[in-house]
Amino acid sequence: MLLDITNLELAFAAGPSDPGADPTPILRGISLGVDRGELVGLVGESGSGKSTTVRAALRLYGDEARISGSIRVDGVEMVGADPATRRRVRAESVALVQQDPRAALNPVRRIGDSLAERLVRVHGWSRGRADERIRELLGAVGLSQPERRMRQYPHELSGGMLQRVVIAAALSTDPALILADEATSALDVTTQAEIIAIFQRQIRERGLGMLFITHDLHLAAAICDRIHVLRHGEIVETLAKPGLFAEAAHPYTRSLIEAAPVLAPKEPS
Ligand SMILES: Nc1ncnc2c1ncn2[C@@H]1O[C@H](COP(=O)(O)OP(=O)(O)OP(=O)(O)O)[C@@H](O)[C@H]1O
Repeated sequence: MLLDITNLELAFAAGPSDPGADPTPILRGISLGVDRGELVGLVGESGSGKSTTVRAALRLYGDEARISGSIRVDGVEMVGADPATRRRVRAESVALVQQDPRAALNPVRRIGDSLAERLVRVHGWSRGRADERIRELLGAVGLSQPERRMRQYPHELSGGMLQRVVIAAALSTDPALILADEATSALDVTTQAEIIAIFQRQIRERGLGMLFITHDLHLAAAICDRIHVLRHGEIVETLAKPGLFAEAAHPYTRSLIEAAPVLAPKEPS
């Protein structure tokens, strides 16, 4: 199992303005798994705890988060792991793709320099080898003229192009697991479909596993093997293929299904 979360509980400690207050529980008893070659959805409304689950999986929180349960990433337990182990898992086994690619890229560095740096620093590759890999990946994620893109700065590219750059960066270290947190939510429908096709190809060809986090249940239903529905920090329902929606029983899931706009057939005039 690439990602194996069991009975994860997370609470945030009270802030300095109210040090005596109890920690605020955010995640309650979350259990979910992602295997090789699987695309698993985590769906819920804003504030349901989707991003907190991902950040907890990577142990990106400090002492403000009280965490219990188990989070195994590619077989390594992250709850209670020392900082060196966490860093190693984050560098080698898993990649995070978020909604805003501009936040993930240094605005004053050329794209080629930003992407090569990680390969050189973390993996000790020569710059030449890193450049070659990046050129190949930028092409694989559908960017024309990869050589030119490597010389450009982030502000010279559109949001959709930058998201492709971020995905190329995520793939560059050959992670086993990708955590995609609203990774296609800011994109137009055509670019979204192209990015999802890239994800699906990588999952198929490289045997990656992906946790696909979205507020869009219909999108998740179209592409995921299994969907966990998160509400107020709890998984209220898990839907599996085939017949995802037919199985949905929880009223919250049904409300998400019904909330999406459906194109009504035109009345004959
Ligand atoms: N560092 C933090 N300290 C305290 N509370 C936090 C912190 N981070 C998140 N929360 C709270 O945790 C809850 C879940 O937030 P989270 O960002 O995980 O939701 P989400 O489902 O990803 O929503 P969105 O799609 O809007 O990001 C929210 O009530 C949020 O206010």
